[in-house]
Amino acid sequence: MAYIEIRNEFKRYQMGETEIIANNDLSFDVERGQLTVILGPSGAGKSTVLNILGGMDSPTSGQVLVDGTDIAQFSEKQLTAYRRTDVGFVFQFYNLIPNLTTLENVEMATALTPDALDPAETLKAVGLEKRIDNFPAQLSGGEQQRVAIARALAKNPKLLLCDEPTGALDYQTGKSILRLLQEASQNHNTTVIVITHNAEIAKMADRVIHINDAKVRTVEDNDNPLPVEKIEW
Ligand SMILES: Nc1ncnc2c1ncn2[C@@H]1O[C@H](COP(=O)(O)OP(=O)(O)OP(=O)(O)O)[C@@H](O)[C@H]1O
Repeated sequence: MAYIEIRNEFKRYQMGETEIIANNDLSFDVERGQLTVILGPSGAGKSTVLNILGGMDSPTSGQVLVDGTDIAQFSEKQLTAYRRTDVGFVFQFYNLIPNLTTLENVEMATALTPDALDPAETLKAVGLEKRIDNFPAQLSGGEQQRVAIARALAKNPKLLLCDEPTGALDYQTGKSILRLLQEASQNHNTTVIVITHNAEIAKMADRVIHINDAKVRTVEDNDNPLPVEKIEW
């Protein structure tokens, strides 16, 4: 059984008279410890399925099995516990708390998590040991994204979900962020899912799920995912 099994997942929104189908009968698997890229154009339904996987939203119907448990059936309380202990998020615009230092941003995430890693050690691992007392506004975009990754990784999550993590970054900085994500899966066996509309990024993935117009179009496995350094875009 795969670590994640999504089966016939629908997400519909009613906007007055109009029904918007953001996810239309999605089914796919994600393997434990792998890096999976979900690729598709704007509006395809990628963020919708990622938010559902992260317990931030629930599907209209269908199954979302994570480690054998259907999180689509979770109560609000169960979803809160799931988000807290099992999931780390990385967003395009970092979402750091501006009036907390780098270290405090990470500590805030780990305070409620049972198996958390040491916040200062995790910041060191992403190359930020010299910036732990800085506030987000004192850091570059790439550094802020490193803090966001440290914040997610320090929770020691089973699942690391990344929504366009390089979308606001320049090319080289984006690559260094992708390297951290590839390391999380290859060296720490974290299950990593990255959403992007950049097809080149898919070359670093173990599995690529193409979503277009609310449907899964193809699922491809890469036998030889490229190291981030070999990818160009
Ligand atoms: N809360 C909502 N209410 C109504 N429609 C929504 C809502 N959230 C998303 N949608 C619609 O669902 C569709 C899929 O949106 P989604 O954000 O999942 O796409 P996406 O592939 O992540 O796009 P992008 O790359 O631009 O973020 C879009 O048509 C969007 O307008």
